[in-house]
Amino acid sequence: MRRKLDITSRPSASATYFFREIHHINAVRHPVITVYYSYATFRSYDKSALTSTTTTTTTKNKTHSPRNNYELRVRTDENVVEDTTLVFNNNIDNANDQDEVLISVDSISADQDLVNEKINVESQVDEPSSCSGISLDFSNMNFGSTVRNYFINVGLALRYTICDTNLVSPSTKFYSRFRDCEGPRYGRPFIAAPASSVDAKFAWVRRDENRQNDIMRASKLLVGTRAPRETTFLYFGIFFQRLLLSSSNESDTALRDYHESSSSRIGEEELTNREDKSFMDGVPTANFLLPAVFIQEKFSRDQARTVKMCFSSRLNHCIIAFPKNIQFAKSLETLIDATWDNLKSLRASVLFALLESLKIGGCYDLDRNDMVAIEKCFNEYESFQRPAYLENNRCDVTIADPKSADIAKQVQQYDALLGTTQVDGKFLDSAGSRLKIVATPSAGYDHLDVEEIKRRGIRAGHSPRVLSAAVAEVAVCLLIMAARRMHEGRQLLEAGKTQKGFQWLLGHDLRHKTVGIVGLGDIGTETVKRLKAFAIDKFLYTGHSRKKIGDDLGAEFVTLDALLRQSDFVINCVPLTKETTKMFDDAAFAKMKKNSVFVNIGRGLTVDTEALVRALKNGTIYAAGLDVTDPEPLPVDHELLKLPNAVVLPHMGSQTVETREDMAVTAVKNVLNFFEGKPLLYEI
Ligand SMILES: O=C(O)C(=O)CO
Repeated sequence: MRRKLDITSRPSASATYFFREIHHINAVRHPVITVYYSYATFRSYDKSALTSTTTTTTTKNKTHSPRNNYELRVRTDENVVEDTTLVFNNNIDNANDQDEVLISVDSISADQDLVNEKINVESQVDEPSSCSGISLDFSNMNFGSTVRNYFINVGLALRYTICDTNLVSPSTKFYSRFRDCEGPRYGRPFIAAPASSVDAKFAWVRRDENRQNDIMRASKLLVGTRAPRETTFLYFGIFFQRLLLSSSNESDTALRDYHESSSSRIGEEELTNREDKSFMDGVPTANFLLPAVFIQEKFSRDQARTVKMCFSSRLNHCIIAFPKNIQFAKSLETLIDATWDNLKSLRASVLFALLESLKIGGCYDLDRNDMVAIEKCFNEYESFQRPAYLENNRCDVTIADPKSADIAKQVQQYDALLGTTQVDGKFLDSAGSRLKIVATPSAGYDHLDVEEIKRRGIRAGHSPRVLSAAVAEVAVCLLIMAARRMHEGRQLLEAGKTQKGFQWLLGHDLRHKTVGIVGLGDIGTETVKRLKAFAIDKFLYTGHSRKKIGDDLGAEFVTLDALLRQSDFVINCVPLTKETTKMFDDAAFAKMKKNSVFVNIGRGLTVDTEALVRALKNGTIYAAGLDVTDPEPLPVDHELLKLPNAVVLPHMGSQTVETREDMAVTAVKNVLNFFEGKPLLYEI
């Protein structure tokens, strides 16, 4: 195969790098660039130079049907309307017998910042290090320009996405260089490539010797060709999920699960012989370079949903080189028409991550209509279906009617019980001896008689952490509502009793107050993080012992007594145990400040409800915000519901689409891990 990249007048380094990637694609596969639209963000660019640029690729394509005039679009950041189009003339008919790629670039003067760079374009381009596969080393390049990085990224994205036989294990140097690149978006890139190869491989980059503290990891997931594209994409999502979950309990061999459940195999050796066993440790939750997937085939809603689930909630920054307005070549149009619904939902899955990234800025290219469409797509999603997930993993699943009196009897025929059913000795007696694992999709497990379950040799798993953010949001919400008398305001509004007075219905600020967290677990921690935005003066916490996270948050460890006496806001996050049952009683409320607000997002039974009602009625405390109560739910005529200074919710802390999906998935994984002889994600 002859390859030639011809850079004519005034070579531009950025463009060269970009085309170099394109060049690989052409060299290794075929002009698949044709269906990929990419956008470059130019801060300053000479439009006339761009317009006069002609780029020509000529290849011989033996396996694809001819396509013509495919475009690579480049547009300005400032002026979206003025898109400039570079046309790739993919003149297949005129190609030689040999595969030949000729790319010529007249000039792109956009990257003025690179003009002074002395880069030997010819030698770098003419001897691409990775055309034959295996290793790509950018170590000779001087990184530092956003424009150039962009080109490289897009080139890489293209290549990773499309070159499904090109096994590239990017060098460590490359990634550490990446770290040095300008702009927040290049902080710590992960690259995951949904691609396939004959031998499935899982490549990663080891820690750079010289940068011990910087964990630069790049990972590429290559899935066997026997796996259909949809599986590939599913893996991709799961892979990301694994990265993002980053919990120490997560087994880094977990990917194998998914491989084994399909027709493709991942090399056992590659996974088990990995030197970097702590692969999941220290995975930052930011900055991903996510090459977009070129979607050709049908994807099921389940898979789309899984990917969406994987991406949702955890990404706070993600770059996607994504094809906008995918205009597939004629030969693909029918396929798209036939699968548009699925395609749409899959795109939404990917783009969701992008939407996330938009919140803090990033490299994106969507117009408002796209985003509205995507959001709509998401709203249409049903929530995650646990049975489907389990079934995909070869389990027989029966959904019991939660109201049915004899769930225990039904359980007799099952190995696993997944749900929030009350499980005690009596239940287990009628459940019989087949049951081996109980997995609750909740963080709290006071509905499980753990001692009894364990005594019978049954395993138990729960689903903490994934709900902490959602519950913390509710904690903050309740605190604000109670401190600002919002429930009372609403009651008065409904009764037509609002007044105009300057002093009417005054509440209390959050700023400059002392917040006391009772139980600084994951939810307490997330609550503190969120409250920091409200200019709180001091955070106190109490529990069994002082915690490092408390120190990290700048919170002070104190006794419960001191916390109750000093805090303006007391937030109860403790689980229900013998020790915590009714810990908030008359005596506790008596210690609290008169102006204090009590928030409970832990468990209702940790509070003596009658004592709380007394405290609220007598003005012993100012107000309460309760997500959990005893009893639960409260009867409609309960006194708490009548108090103007009590904001009461029906235990909604973790009730969001995303969080409930995550909780369900965690429980499912506990079950699957058990069946496969692996440690549970969260064992009780
Ligand atoms: O998971 C739990 O324990 C909950 O209370 C959910 O809100």
